[in-house]
Amino acid sequence: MVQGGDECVDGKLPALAEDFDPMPEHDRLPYLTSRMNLGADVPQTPLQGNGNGGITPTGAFDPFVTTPAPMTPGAVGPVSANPYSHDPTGAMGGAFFANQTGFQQPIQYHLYAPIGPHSQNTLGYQRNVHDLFIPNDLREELQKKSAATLQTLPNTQLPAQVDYFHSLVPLDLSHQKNAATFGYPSWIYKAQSSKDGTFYALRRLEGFRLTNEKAIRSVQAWKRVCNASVVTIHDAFTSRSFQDSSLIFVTDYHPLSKTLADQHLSAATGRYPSRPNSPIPEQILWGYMTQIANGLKAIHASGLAARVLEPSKVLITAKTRIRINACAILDVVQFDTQRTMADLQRQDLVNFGQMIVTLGANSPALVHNPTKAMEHFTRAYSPQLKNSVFWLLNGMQKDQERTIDTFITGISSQLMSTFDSALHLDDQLTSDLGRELENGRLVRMFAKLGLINERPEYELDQRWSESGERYFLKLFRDYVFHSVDSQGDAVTDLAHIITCMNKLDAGSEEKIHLVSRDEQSCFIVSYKEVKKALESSFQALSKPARRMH
Ligand SMILES: Nc1ncnc2c1ncn2[C@@H]1O[C@H](COP(=O)(O)OP(=O)(O)OP(=O)(O)O)[C@@H](O)[C@H]1O
Repeated sequence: MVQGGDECVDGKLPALAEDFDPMPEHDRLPYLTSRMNLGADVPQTPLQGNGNGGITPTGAFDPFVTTPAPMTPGAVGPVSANPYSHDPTGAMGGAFFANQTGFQQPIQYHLYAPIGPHSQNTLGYQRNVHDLFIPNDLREELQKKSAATLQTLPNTQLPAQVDYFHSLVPLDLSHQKNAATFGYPSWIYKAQSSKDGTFYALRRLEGFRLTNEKAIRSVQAWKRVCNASVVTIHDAFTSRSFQDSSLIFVTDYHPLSKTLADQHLSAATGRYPSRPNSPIPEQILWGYMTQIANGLKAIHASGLAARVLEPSKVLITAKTRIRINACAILDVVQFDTQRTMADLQRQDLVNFGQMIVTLGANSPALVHNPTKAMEHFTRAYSPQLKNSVFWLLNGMQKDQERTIDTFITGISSQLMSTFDSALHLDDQLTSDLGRELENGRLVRMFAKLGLINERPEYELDQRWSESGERYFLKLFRDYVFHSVDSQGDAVTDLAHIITCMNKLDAGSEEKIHLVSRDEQSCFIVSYKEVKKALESSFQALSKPARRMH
């Protein structure tokens, strides 16, 4: 029987759910911390045992003596570009980032050091194991987005292949298509590219016939517009794959995005469908305006005009994060337009103003009634917002220079507050990223252990994975994963696993008891020694095999 150390004796531990994800809410940090100190009271005796050999000191590279001088807190030396990599060529996956040559590991490398800002001062006992991982809502959002990206549609009537795209899935929410915006019914599909394997959104204009080759070339200029507030255009081509003559635009795919119209202008649902939607808070509206202004600035600076700027053609790709969609289409479809670019750009300002008024009215009933919508807007929002929108609505007037740059100068104080929110979000995400950073190293350790443990044979040695220093790795694997508590129940405590693996990666001096399954052998060994065994066994596996004939 393998005993997992002190942590096993205090009764049954929380079970690890199947998908390895959820940690019980009650899994409090002190509980975790007690595991971080695990083994601290194990006597610091030298490596000993009566089993299959020991860890032989090798004259080879020692990953633990890379620090030229003893470290003091805060004295983390110069860090190379990839501190984990000893293989600048990146060959062999940087040998899974082992051997931190030139990298001084911080003291207590095995402990988590959350990066601020911290929204609240919580005491140790108020924190739980969730604090060590990406926040649940963000994780859920990202997982839903990946599920949406990977979604497929079996038995579909859609073509199997459209040029270099396959696996089409429709993204339209309704089957009714109006041709009002582009002059042709349009459909949107998610599809995977066979060129690069990534996912794109394809917008198909049904029944379009290309009469002028130059028209489709106008998309080239759009490919160069790279702006965070504009859905990037990648390509356009005509296709007969849908049994008609279709025009296809290839754009970035933003999983689970909605349009502004879906979000704010659809009829209220739920318990009180007859009640009007609650107005969009002014700060959100300013946030939208800032982002649209940012997109328009890039578009106009490239000598282009958005041309379509309406709530159903602006995507919300994350909470309050929007992007102008469906650009470039009218440039192809109405290639022969007589209007000058300056005129079209001024029209963009007017469309921009109208869109904000429509959103401010926030009601499907007012979408087609501009006077009422304007009245509502004036009542609901501050004079500064109203004046900015009026300025946009007068975009066609030639009384003064009306460009997107002038507009941006006029709303500079609002830009600052949106910028500040963006910086806060950036801090938050960096902090979340810091938590997840630790998990990457655990995966590398699991991968290495998996490569070594139970390997049936190596270089004709059937006992390779059971002999020499690999024997410690086998016992260590049992210690981490196969421990049982005093009642003989499996220890399924994620905190135990994470703590052990972090200490292993850090090469902690802390000692642990490793006991063989038959309880005939017992070793007291430090994580540092186990890590050394792991590294050298892994390096033995990584080197070109000796051919034995
Ligand atoms: N690039 C994209 N990535 C992901 N989803 C998209 C993308 N473009 C559009 N969509 C989704 O496809 C759906 C349909 O988009 P579309 O632009 O056709 O709007 P619509 O509301 O159907 O307007 P219309 O009535 O003019 O067709 C929207 O729900 C939108 O979220």
